[in-house]
Amino acid sequence: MEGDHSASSFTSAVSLDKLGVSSIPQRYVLPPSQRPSPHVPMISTTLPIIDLSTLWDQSVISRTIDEIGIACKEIGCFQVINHEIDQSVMDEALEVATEFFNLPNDEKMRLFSQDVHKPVRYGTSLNQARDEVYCWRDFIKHYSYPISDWIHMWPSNPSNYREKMGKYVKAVQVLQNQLLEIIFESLGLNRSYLHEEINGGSQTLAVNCYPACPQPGLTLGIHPHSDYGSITVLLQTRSGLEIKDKNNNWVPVPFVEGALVVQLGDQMEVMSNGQYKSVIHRATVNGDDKRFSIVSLHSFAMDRKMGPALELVNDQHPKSYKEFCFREFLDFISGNDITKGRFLDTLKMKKL
Ligand SMILES: O=C(O)CCC(=O)C(=O)O
Ligand SMILES: [Fe+2]
Repeated sequence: MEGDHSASSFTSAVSLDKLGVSSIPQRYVLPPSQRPSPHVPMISTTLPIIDLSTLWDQSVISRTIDEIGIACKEIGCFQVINHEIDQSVMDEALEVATEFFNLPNDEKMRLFSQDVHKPVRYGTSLNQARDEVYCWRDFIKHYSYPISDWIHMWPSNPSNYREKMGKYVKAVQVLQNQLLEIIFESLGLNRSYLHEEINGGSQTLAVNCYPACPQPGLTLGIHPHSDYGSITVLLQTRSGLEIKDKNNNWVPVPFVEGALVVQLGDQMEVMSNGQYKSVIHRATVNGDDKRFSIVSLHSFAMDRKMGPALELVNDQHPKSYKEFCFREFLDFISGNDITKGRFLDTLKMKKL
């Protein structure tokens, strides 16, 4: 049944790809206005590639921090290279991700859930507006920090999933701390700003598999959204990610071997009192091969209310967002009310 999302009737995008369907089921077909652009868009925005090894060189460090600040202000997204996560750690995480999605359906379905509060869940996704349009994507999502609290719940098949994915998760945790320090510094805040909220924060890993799609022009792998947290670190195997720039154009994020994509989330926009923007993004799919992404979503403490940094609120920059905590976000997205729009929009304070 088309609109039935119960486990027994669930057909994942990966299963449809394995079946070799030549057209996609109606529930994946988007209205024309929401489909990906049929032609390569004019690139009006260039996404910076930041070499993090420059942070060790005192003579260039301030230039790098400025570059990151500009990217956060203008786009809310940049790529990083020389980030000190070994290529082998990234490759092995992608290998176990691939093996997981290759498992028989029944095996994966043991982790199936549509409950966003579940710490580990496998599934497909409906669009952000919670209507009946699916995305051409399968995913496994799991809480990942503190790792010792959650790792025993992660997939046990393939047998080295926990070990390999665990290595990546720990490495990306270190990188996220480093990136947050630089981002705070670029805002003129202390490097150790929000230290406690970061230590008491959360990390969720979304491991996404976008199978080859027979009609990539009609659907998307993930619908437009911004991430809710502080920052997101994304590892991809080929291009497909697109971000919305200031002029409302969709800009493809090029695949750069060894690079990681950093995206700002809603918590960062709120914390910076709107100086930095959370980036709206989506994933397109393609006709020739699978694409994987491993997306590490970081957020400040779950139950602590977060608002704009006092240091960034003044007469010229009045407070423009309400405080919120991560739990409110979860409640928001598990509700079905599509009239509320994006979570961040509900936090914006109207100018008097
Ligand atoms: O796979 C991608 O490129 C985007 C995934 C994403 O936005 C997410 O998981 O939040
Ligand atoms: Fe995202």
